[in-house]
Amino acid sequence: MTVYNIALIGFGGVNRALAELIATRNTLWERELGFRLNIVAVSDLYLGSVISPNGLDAKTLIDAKFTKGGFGQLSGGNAEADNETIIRTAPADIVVEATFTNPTDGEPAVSHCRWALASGKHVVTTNKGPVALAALELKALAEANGVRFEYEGSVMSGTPVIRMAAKTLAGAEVDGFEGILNGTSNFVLGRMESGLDFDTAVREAQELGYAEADPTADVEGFDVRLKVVILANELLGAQLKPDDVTCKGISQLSPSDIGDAAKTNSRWKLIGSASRGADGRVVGSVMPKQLPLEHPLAAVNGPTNAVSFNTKLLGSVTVTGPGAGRIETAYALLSDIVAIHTQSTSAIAKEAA
Ligand SMILES: NC(=O)c1ccc[n+]([C@@H]2O[C@H](COP(=O)([O-])OP(=O)(O)OC[C@H]3O[C@@H](n4cnc5c(N)ncnc54)[C@H](O)[C@@H]3O)[C@@H](O)[C@H]2O)c1
Ligand SMILES: N[C@@H](CCO)C(=O)O
Repeated sequence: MTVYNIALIGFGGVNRALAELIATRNTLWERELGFRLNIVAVSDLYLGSVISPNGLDAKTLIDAKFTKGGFGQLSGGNAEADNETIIRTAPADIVVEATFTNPTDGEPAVSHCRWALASGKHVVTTNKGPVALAALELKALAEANGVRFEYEGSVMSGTPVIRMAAKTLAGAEVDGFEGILNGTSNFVLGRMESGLDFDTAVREAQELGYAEADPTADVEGFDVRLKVVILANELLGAQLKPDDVTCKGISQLSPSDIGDAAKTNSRWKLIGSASRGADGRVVGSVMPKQLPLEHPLAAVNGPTNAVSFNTKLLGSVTVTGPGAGRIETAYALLSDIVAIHTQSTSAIAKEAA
């Protein structure tokens, strides 16, 4: 049976949810997936950092009510988040990066990923910054060090989109996509349709763990812009940067805009899209659109997301599922680890044959 030692960088909603899953499901995973996860280090800006080569008890970690610098009281602990030491020296096979997304330059998460990959550790991340802004470099670094850089949760949380489209739509000639790619803004639009004001709806999304640390990224479209860049670069072979994608969010939509749409049997949705033109150039955009109720994306509600891939051979293929949420996003990290495990066990089987 395989045990993967993991180091958690960031201990907020998503990595805490992963610890919860480890506390409740390790035995099931051992039986069904062929591995267990063992947390050997955690580092968080607020709580500090801790290394425990034999492993930290996941349940104790989530149940303890740590205050600022609280990891400093643990054996092997430090009241500061010493990320570089943790990432480079903890005896981890996999570094799980789930700190804040920085939409401008992706830092410090890009450095976290570099340190891990350069030290021969796999990286799994839900952080959109490193994927949208440095994927090519990080994939090359992973390759050079014989490890993997996986990021399924960077688009549509745990709903399989990136790996699904890359693998199961290979050869279908994907030439564009459009979708609802932000759970918070979709949730807020729905709550406003029910009569709630914008600020209260955003607060609800924060409480439910959907929103970014700064929810401006959600409601101004910056989060969707990163996801458009990720999908366009991954699936359309583009080399877009966030500034290449035009971007408008939902903050300017008034309650009367929402009400007027309802009167004309339509609904506002924040749509992220990209397509390859006749000249081969890929163009992306993020903008609120008023969709007729019969449009497939009009019925996608709450934190649910959906993306329709336009393919030459199949027409439109749509994937719908959770777009945000702590457990849902922690599942994406698990799915990345499953992908790493599957590749490593098939490599071992090939060598043995
Ligand atoms: N919550 C979701 O639904 C969701 C879905 C998909 C992707 N994501 C992404 O996953 C990441 C984590 O999301 P979350 O909901 O857990 O966020 P969160 O704000 O709840 O937690 C982030 C944690 O990272 C810590 N942190 C920030 N900067 C750090 C640093 N430099 N070093 C160490 N720790 C640091 C913070 O103290 C905080 O505890 C974000 O990048 C987010 O965009 C979240
Ligand atoms: N804040 C993001 C999290 C998922 O990336 C959202 O609401 O979709």
